[in-house]
Amino acid sequence: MRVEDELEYLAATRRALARMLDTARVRVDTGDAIAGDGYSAETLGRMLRRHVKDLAEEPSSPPYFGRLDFAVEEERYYIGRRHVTDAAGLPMVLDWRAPICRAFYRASARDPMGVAVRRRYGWDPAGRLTGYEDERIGQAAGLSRLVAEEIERPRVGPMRDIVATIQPDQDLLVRADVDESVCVQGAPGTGKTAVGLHRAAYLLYTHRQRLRRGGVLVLGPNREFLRYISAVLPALGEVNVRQSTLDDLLDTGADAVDTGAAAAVKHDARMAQVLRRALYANLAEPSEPLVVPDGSYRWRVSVEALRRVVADVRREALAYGMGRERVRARVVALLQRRAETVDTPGAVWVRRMSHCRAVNGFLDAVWPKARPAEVVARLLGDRAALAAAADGLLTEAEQAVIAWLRPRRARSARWTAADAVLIDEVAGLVEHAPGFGHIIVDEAQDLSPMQCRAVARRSAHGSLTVLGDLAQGTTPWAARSWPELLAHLGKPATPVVPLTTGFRVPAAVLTLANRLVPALGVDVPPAVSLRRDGDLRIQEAPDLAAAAVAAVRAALAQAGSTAVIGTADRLPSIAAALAAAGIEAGGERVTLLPTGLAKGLEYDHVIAVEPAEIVEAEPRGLHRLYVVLTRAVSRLDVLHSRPLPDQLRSSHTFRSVP
Ligand SMILES: Nc1ncnc2c1ncn2[C@@H]1O[C@H](COP(=O)(O)OP(=O)(O)OP(=O)(O)O)[C@@H](O)[C@H]1O
Repeated sequence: MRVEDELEYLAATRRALARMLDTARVRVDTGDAIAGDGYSAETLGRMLRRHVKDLAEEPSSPPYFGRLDFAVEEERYYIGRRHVTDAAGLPMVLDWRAPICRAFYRASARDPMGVAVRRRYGWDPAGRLTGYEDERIGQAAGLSRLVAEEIERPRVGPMRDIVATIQPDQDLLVRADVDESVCVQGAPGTGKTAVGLHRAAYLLYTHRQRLRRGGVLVLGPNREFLRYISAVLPALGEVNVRQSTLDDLLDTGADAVDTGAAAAVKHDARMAQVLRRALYANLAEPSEPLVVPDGSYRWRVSVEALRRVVADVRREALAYGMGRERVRARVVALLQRRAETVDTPGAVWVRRMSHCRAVNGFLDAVWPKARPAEVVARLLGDRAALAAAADGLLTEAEQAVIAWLRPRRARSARWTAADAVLIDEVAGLVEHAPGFGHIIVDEAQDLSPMQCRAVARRSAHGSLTVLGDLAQGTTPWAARSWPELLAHLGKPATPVVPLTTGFRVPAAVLTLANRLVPALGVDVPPAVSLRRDGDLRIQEAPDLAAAAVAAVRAALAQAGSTAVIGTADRLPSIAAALAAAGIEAGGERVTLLPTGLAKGLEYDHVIAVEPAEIVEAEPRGLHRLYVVLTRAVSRLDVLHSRPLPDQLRSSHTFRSVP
């Protein structure tokens, strides 16, 4: 196929797209007429309008990025973000998620999958075709130039999709079966987040019906991060994915903050047992017979029989709320047996008895309704209740750090984020809530055992994609090994798959960051960077603010985004110096980023300020420094006035710029 033929095919595809858009618009206009009732008209209308919007978005965006030529039958397929069909309904471009497109990502010399040639297209920002590149499967090939360009392109703005350049080991994860849970241990910049988001899009395409009910959830570490990734799924045509932090998902509007010691206890796995005990401490042994008036009769159930019912139901280990209803049903059945001695009680009688005052009163006494927040308020606010529930599980000192100074009702309590997790645990004991069909958990290494349980409850009948890096664990409870965390997530048999090819961080920067890994106390395979470009400067500077201003100035001379990353205490002085120098921070070009928010983000140029201070600022400071140093796509400046942490220094000397 010649270049002219390619241009012709492109023009034909654009015409087909325009026609699809017209047809969709007509459907929107006539949707009301063809739908049977108001409800379906509205649903149909919404669906069609969405379709129109999808098609109309970025009319100049490339309609495809690749082509597969199979060896036999001259089969040939163009591959893009969405299907495009011609007027006869024949495919012109296949959605990258279609089964046949798997070969585009995986065909190799070892397993050509029937493919003769893989073609990749280059486009300019205006959507004009700039060229293409052919790879003959079976002939030795290095990294494609188009792929290399895509990986090394300067970053500005939110995260973008990687459909055109997904790598074989990534594709295996993206297309793993919907019933399969997977855990990805990936060094910084190996594409974990990208893989997770593309997996969401793939699963929704392949199992749309099944996932429509439960839905797909993406959990990220903070809102900043969610904003950063928020455009990827819509760009892939998927808008019905919930993207949230775990705190927002539990949504209790926390307005208080725990001490470190209290948070550590509350997030510990032992709390699950403490809470279970606290909830079931609500139950009381029946102490008197139940007597129920029924017209001129009075039916009686003995204490022994009542005790048996309660004990039996407890053994059945139902959700607490269901247990209450089961006790009710069993007691009414006993009453019914008494009543049958004189009559044949029917369904109406059963309903009446089930909710009569005597039966309700009995249930309230022995198996009262439980409100999760009240259960937790009582546990934390009542030392005796806490001591009973925590006996043999928490030490007295541990009990003391989580106990409130005085009792409070749930409504007037000031809750913390950790309390929200506890309340959610109780809610899960009271009632099994419906979960999601699939959950993607990013930065999973940072989840506490109790947070993992909150995720597990929501994926009891679904599967998980667990993404993380043990070396980037910065919370006090961050996991040091995957199996333990996966057990808390309720999926202990999940395989752990490593990703080690780094797409973000240049080799020189990664070499520096990798020096920290032996000191991080975790066993992870180090990343190997795909990027030979990039620049690292380590600079000793007595006046850090002035040095930061100079570094930002230099960064602004190049394309892409810049972040100055330092501790929250350090940033104000730098902000002031930048303002005094007339440099605006906070826009797309320059961000001042506290170390705590750096996770998962990336910038072309990172200016990391005072590593020693970053390490000292928190217990997992070295892990935090590792996160900070691995945010750079092209260039990293490390500014320090104090000596660098020992672990960063090595026998190799760096060229320092005075
Ligand atoms: N196959 C690929 N082709 C092109 N770019 C890629 C590919 N895989 C990953 N990238 C890019 O590499 C960068 C890092 O990816 P991502 O943020 O998913 O990594 P990560 O493993 O989640 O990193 P971290 O652990 O540091 O958060 C992103 O800009 C992403 O778009």
